[in-house]
Amino acid sequence: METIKIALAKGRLADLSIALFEEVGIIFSSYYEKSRKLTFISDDNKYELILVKATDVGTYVANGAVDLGVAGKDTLLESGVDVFEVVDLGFGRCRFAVAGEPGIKLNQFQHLTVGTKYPKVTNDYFLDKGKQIETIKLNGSVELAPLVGLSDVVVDIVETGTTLKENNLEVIESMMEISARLVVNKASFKTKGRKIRPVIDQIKSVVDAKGSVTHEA
Ligand SMILES: Nc1ncnc2c1ncn2[C@@H]1O[C@H](COP(=O)(O)OP(=O)(O)OP(=O)(O)O)[C@@H](O)[C@H]1O
Ligand SMILES: O=P(O)(O)OC[C@H]1O[C@H](OP(=O)(O)OP(=O)(O)O)[C@H](O)[C@@H]1O
Repeated sequence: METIKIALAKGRLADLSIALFEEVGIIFSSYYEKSRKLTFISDDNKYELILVKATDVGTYVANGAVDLGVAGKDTLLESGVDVFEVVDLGFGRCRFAVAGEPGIKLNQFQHLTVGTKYPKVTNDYFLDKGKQIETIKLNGSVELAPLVGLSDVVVDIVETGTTLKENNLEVIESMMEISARLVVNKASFKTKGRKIRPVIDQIKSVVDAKGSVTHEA
């Protein structure tokens, strides 16, 4: 039997994604064993799940290693992968923002340096505004960069604002809203459409019932 393959992000989106699939009857009981395993088969043997790093979900889907994936819009934008984004899942909500020391203005810097885990998103944003910048790629604890003089500002995810506040930084500009998205491999959408479309439709219904936005493929 041909299975449907799904990639989920390890980390903060994993439990929420598993719960969503459960709501449409796709259950991975072995996920709860909380082992170091990265592959799981659904209880009905129809679905295979792999757990990958959040930033890699789009790559697995785009390359056809899996049919479906759940990833944050932030990582999808940054990796620029060619996939169908079919449902805004409404969880993992946060926003991209430019942040820096209180009171600073972006136009006070002739040559703005930006510390970020998201250099592509950052470059695209400032290119669009016609502002020349230099990005400094970091892999975490981004808020440190302006504090130690590594960069003038940062571009990062803000959810509650606690991390910025506790490091004496503030939002200078909000850039865009982010949430988790259901994505589909383009070829699978055609070749396995008979099996995949009902899953997408069921997930859309569950999300719509909770009052979130959906996008057509
Ligand atoms: N407060 C938040 N901070 C970071 N990501 C958030 C937050 N709220 C929601 N998200 C979403 O959760 C996704 C996964 O975040 P998570 O921290 O698990 O992975 P990650 O950023 O790749 O972490 P790591 O680099 O530690 O593996 C992000 O891509 C983003 O879409
Ligand atoms: O507005 P808040 O609710 O404080 O959330 C935002 C923080 O969460 C993320 O960090 P994460 O926990 O992923 O750690 P990281 O430093 O490894 O990116 C993000 O990079 C911010 O630092």
